[in-house]
Amino acid sequence: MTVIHVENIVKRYGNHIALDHVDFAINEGEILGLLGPNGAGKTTLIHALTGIIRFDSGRIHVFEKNLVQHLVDIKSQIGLVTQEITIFHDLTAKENLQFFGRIYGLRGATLKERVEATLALVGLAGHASKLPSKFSGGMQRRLNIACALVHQPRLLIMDEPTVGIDAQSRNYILDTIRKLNKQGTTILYTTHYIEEVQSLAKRVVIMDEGHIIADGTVEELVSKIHHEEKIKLEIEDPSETMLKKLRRIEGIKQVGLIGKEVHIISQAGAGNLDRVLAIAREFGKIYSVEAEKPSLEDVFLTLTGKRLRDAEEE
Ligand SMILES: Nc1ncnc2c1ncn2[C@@H]1O[C@H](COP(=O)(O)OP(=O)(O)OP(=O)(O)O)[C@@H](O)[C@H]1O
Repeated sequence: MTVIHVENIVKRYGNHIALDHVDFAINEGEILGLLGPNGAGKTTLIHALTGIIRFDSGRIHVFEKNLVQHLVDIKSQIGLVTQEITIFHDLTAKENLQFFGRIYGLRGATLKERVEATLALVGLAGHASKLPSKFSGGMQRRLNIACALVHQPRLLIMDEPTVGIDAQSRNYILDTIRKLNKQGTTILYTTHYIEEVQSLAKRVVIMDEGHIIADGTVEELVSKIHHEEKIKLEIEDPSETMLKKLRRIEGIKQVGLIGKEVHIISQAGAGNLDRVLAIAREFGKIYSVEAEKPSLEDVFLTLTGKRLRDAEEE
């Protein structure tokens, strides 16, 4: 099932075009990472998808229903985690969840059960009766996420949910996302942190200046821009026989020897590291291995000419 289907969306602010004929889709059960520098249009896209703003032209279907015609029904099945923390500071953690649960029509025993389960999911069960002002930034973020989850949405949309938090809370949030996804929740995740996308999402969409400029798995995107991987081995006995054997591996372009270091250039995506190591092992001990793969950061830089982290610090 296609959970989100965006066709040819345009959104203008005066003369500025924030979404310029955007097309994309998310299938049920996916975690899709949406990357882009500041001003790329990510938040505008999320706001269009959740009915917060109107778009000028194009079509959006969510759960295979037209968004504009079925907005109320669709919104009841979406959880939205905004960039800003939108919790009530004068309500306890539990009261915050009860409030959001009631908005989604939960009552009585079901509400109680959902509040408890959601607090446990984000690791705040022991803090249910505390005010968020007593929480660290990371705990407030986790409560913010819990508020979007209390009604068990089929689709969770997260707009940079880990900005400015400690590593422990960040890992907790990433683990929670994986857990939810395993239970069947479809997730659209925007972030400036490339390593988060690399560890969470199978598919990545890169936006820049209102356009989608790349869409694919991390491996697909990386293979589009780089055609080579470098492998460096330090081994006990780099004999000529071994070098010859390495040269015969399919996709190996170059094998050179500098002292005891074997320098290998392989076609990207050929998956040659295992084969190289197996051959090297036949010839004695391996002291060190370095494999230099192009990263998603390289893809981003090549396509947008910008670094994500620099963009974040602007
Ligand atoms: N309400 C608005 N009025 C005018 N221009 C806007 C408005 N909202 C967004 N924009 C402009 O639209 C463009 C896209 O903004 P958007 O917030 O969607 O980017 P983003 O990719 O989410 O960036 P960030 O990573 O900083 O959140 C920007 O140039 C922004 O200045």
